[in-house]
Amino acid sequence: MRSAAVIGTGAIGTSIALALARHGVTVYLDDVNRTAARTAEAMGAGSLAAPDGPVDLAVLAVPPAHIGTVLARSQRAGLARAYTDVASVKAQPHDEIDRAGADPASYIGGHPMAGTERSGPLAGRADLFEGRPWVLTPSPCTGQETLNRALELASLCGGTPVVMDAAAHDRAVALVSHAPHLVSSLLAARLAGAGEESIRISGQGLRDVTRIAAGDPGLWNEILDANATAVADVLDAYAADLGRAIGALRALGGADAVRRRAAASTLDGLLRTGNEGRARVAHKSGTPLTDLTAVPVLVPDQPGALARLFTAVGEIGVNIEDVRIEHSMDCPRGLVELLVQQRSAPALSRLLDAGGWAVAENAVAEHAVMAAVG
Ligand SMILES: NC(=O)C1=CN([C@@H]2O[C@H](COP(=O)(O)OP(=O)(O)OC[C@H]3O[C@@H](n4cnc5c(N)ncnc54)[C@H](O)[C@@H]3O)[C@@H](O)[C@H]2O)C=CC1
Ligand SMILES: O=C(O)C(=O)Cc1ccc(O)cc1
Repeated sequence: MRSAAVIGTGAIGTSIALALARHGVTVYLDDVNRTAARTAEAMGAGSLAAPDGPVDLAVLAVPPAHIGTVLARSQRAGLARAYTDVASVKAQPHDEIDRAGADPASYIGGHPMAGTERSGPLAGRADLFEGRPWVLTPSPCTGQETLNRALELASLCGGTPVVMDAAAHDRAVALVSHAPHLVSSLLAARLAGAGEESIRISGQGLRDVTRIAAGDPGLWNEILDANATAVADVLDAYAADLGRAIGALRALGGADAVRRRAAASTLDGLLRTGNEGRARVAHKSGTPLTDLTAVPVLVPDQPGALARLFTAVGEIGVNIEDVRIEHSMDCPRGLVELLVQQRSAPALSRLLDAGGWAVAENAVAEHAVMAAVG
């Protein structure tokens, strides 16, 4: 791919443009909001000039309800040889494209499964899609050249293409993205009017489950509107589980020993099924959580401490698959959990310990046992 246009230079459009520009693709930027477009340009994502002929691919990174009209307009102007979008829902844009009279052969639906709770170009990052699934939803009319361009886009951005039917995509994202987003918002909404004495003692777990509740309500209203029935189906299943959990908790709060035993077993079942579901969520694409081990290290709250830890791990030759940091502002130390491949953990905790790092209690001994039993 030599040239691309990115329409909509928000968080996702700017991330795509930055990734393409890094691979030497000439990127043309456009946005109804000139400040957003200028900011993306200043970040090195591309140029605001108009291309002097059709580009190889145009990426429509605008809100879902705008895809049909922006596509029809861009095709009329002869902007590109192929078009894709990034919207979080896929059936509605496919329908709107039909209604807007756009050419379906040069369009393929797309949805990179990575994002952030932040909007706007400044949330853009060239590596946002690295190792993440990138769903493509060709219609029966999509041409081979269009599919090839979208596959190339996903690969240039470091994503892993997954081809799906648009309706199947929408059911899947209702389960793994849209219903979880709404539940995160509901959890966070309980905190809006809570007393300061409760909020003060909240910890990392609550921050984890409410992070995505910070997302842009304007965008999420559109997403939920476009995928309402599939999201409601998932919420029905949550509601059934919630009903069972509430019934069990009421029984546990009562005095009837038989009902209490049944309730404890119901609750245990819900918690264990939760463990099972959590274990199925790949932590980093292709790496099931069960293949990773956390090496907990206590890090002083000092300038450069994290950089020194990461450098030390790099020098040991271990790849950090992910990292979690637990730290409260008034504490002189933070707990950094380095998620690494299980086979690397014993050597890593031993060598960090030897290097003077406070590898949290038990980790060195535990990993030594793991190494001994293979
Ligand atoms: N936020 C996220 O984490 C993810 C979002 N998406 C999808 O990416 C798309 C963009 O989302 P974000 O980048 O987060 O939003 P954003 O709000 O950061 O950026 C959207 C940009 O589109 C521009 N825009 C709106 N209508 C336009 C039009 N008619 N022509 C040109 N520009 C227009 C806006 O001015 C804004 O700069 C949405 O379709 C969303 O569903 C996909 C994956 C993740
Ligand atoms: O913030 C996160 O972790 C996300 O998963 C964001 C996200 C939001 C919308 C999408 O369509 C895809 C991904």
